[in-house]
Amino acid sequence: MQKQKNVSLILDDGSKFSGISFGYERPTAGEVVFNTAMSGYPESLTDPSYSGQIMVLTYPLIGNYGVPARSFSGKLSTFLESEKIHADGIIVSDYSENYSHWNATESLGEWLKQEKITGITGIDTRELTKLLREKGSMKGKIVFSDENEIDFIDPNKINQVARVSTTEIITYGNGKKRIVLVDCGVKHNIIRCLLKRDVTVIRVPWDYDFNAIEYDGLFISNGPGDPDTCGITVKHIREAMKKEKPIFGICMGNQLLAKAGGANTYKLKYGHRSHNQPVRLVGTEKCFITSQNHGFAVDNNTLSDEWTPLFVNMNDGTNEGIQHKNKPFFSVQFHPEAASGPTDTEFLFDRFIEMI
Ligand SMILES: NC(=O)CC[C@H](N)C(=O)O
Repeated sequence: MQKQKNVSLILDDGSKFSGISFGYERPTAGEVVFNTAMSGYPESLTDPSYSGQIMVLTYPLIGNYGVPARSFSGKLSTFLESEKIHADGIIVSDYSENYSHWNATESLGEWLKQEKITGITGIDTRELTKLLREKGSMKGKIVFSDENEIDFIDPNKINQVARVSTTEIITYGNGKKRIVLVDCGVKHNIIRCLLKRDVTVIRVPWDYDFNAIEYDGLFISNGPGDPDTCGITVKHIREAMKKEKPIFGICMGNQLLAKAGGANTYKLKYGHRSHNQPVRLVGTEKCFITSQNHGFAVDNNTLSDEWTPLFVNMNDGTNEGIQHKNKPFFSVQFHPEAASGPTDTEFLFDRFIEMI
């Protein structure tokens, strides 16, 4: 049997938790955030929006269904949300090295080791989450011997989007309608959802001036870190708004579209990361269960008269989407592409394509 290494999780308020390493043996630091979904660790770990973050899973049993193949279907991952793991570490309560699933090809621990990502088990993730709920998301580090092995890092002070966005233009599909996709750290299921609707997707880097491209619709993706790091993207979106072609944004895309419209964003205490976030369509009693992963939010009070909130979070009343009152621009804070999570709001992709 392999020797189990004891490791410590240290938070910047001085709290310390002891656990056992089950991934790559490397100290790591980042923002410690919790996710209350019961499944979906392969998708969440490869979601670029987790760049700079150490993910705590509250569901206790993790690893029991293994990890799918890291294969590609054309230019997209067959089962995952990007080419690699983007989270900077994972914290679980009860890691299961034994796995069973028709689609699994390796264990979570094996995958973490290959991708050099730290994983720790044996932590009371419910106690840890209670702390993060009381004090808010905190900086944290996982160390193997000495507490000073690595410094705390505030990932929101670093341009995470520049770390994960494509550096070249990539084209997918050959449908008649041409969508420019601004890649702030796009999840592959967003591209799959667009391609299912028979369009051409032109994926461009986050800071690329796409206004020179001929397109029918503009899509702004999800992405990691503080939306304030994407000033150049906001400038390009503001320019694009003059063309009055349809614009759809998801998560970071909601925040950047709001900023282009003159509104502000702020950091939530501990964010929304789960599969069961209830949102209400403003002006109706209709509620949807959504998949979410964000730490920042649009401040409704700063929306100009031209914009209106589109969805509202039923748990805390925060903004979950915006819509322009007379132009075809809208965006949502949650993930209609799911992956993982419920697909109740996938119809929003149809709405975008119909607008074109
Ligand atoms: N998934 C996302 O696009 C997240 C957006 C932003 N990084 C936030 O945390 O709010």
